[in-house]
Amino acid sequence: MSNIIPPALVRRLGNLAGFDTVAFESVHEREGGVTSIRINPAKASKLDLASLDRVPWCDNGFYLPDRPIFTLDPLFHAGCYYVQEASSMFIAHAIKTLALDGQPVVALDLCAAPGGKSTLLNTYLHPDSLLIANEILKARATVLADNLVRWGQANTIVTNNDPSAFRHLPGYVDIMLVDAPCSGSGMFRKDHDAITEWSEAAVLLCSERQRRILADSLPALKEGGILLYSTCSYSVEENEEIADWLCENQGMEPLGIPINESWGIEQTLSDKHACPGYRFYPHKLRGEGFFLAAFRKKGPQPSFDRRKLKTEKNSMPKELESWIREFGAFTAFTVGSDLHILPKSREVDLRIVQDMLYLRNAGTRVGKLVRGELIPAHDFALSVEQSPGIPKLALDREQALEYLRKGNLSLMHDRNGWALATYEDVPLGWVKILPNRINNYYPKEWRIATL
Ligand SMILES: C[S@@+](CC[C@H](N)C(=O)[O-])C[C@H]1O[C@@H](n2cnc3c(N)ncnc32)[C@H](O)[C@@H]1O
Repeated sequence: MSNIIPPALVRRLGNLAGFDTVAFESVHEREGGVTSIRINPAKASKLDLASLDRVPWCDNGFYLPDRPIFTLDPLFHAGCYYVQEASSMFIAHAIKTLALDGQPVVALDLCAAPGGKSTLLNTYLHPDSLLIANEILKARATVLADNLVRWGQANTIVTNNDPSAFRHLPGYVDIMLVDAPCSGSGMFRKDHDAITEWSEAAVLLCSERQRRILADSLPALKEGGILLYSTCSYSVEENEEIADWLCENQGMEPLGIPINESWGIEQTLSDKHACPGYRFYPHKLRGEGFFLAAFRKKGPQPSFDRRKLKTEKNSMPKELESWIREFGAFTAFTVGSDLHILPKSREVDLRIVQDMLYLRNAGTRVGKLVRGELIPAHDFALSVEQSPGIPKLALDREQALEYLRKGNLSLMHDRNGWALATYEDVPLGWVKILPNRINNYYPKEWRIATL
């Protein structure tokens, strides 16, 4: 494995205003990178953040002094934070400064797995929004769904579709994030394989694919809707040239994002349409290579009439009342024998999306009703919508790790029935307390195997 930056890339970047070739090469010669996490504000945890440096462009982002073994932290499994590369957290700043959080929206994260930016959107958009997180690859869609389950919000639908499927939803989406598959040069410091795989031909192939993905899916963005386009590539062909192509061919107009000069982010302007682009270089800030540009769709974009769609009478089974915090705010529906909940205000959206797309998950899976009693699902253990009255079984760190290994728990307890196994007050999963033992319901496919 090599950590020598391809000379063809350095030559191209050397022509960009303000680019420092020596500093760029030398940061790649040093081993290691930066580790950062983004806190889930919906899960109150006792993480000690006071001594950590903050990511300047994201109020929930923090740098860690070194990279811990996250598998050994129960709060990681509980979805209290997401390990995310710091530059990508700039999307939080874009949402705030473009005022995309002012009202409920339908947001589509088109290339979403493993879910870093979806969990960010979930935190930063208006809480009554709907997030559709899509991933084209089936195996990656599963990881995406799991990460969103950990994040705990019910206003999310995970789909597993090719971008062209979104053509069937013309003018439906208010905000679209396309974090496109790219040549990956921005990850060279962390991923030396990406250096070996890089070539000028690969950059051109990625650039063509990025145009195809955008052209296929953009009909879903409504007139006046916002596109956030990002890559982890340094190549102009995948960044500023795509921005120009979006203005020329897709009816988009560029948007500027105010930045603080001290952050070290490089603002570029594309050649033809002077589209502002935001470049992150690891020699200029604490983060990996990243590019973001924002656009508004000028239109015209015809859209289907959602008023024609009526909601079905979807009542919530009364058996869920003692389990769900704001019982009246949700609608319930079944997937196979499982009950799911979704915010009531998003019932019509569920119908729209169900008709057109392949759904990998929708809302929060709460569990099965068996003879009038709920057998709770693991997903619901990680939900932020649980009623505070659900019994808890508090575990210390060793017990929590044993629980996450799906081991046996031998603890004193004074009640029988379902309870949430918690660590530092944060739920990890379900246990069923019986008179003579405690059954561990942590899903076997989630258990931590090697410690
Ligand atoms: C840069 S990654 C997304 C990372 C993700 N947004 C995050 O922050 O965690 C790009 C994603 O695009 C997907 N992808 C690959 N080819 C694609 C295509 N032709 N159309 C749509 N998505 C594609 C990949 O499977 C990958 O999950």
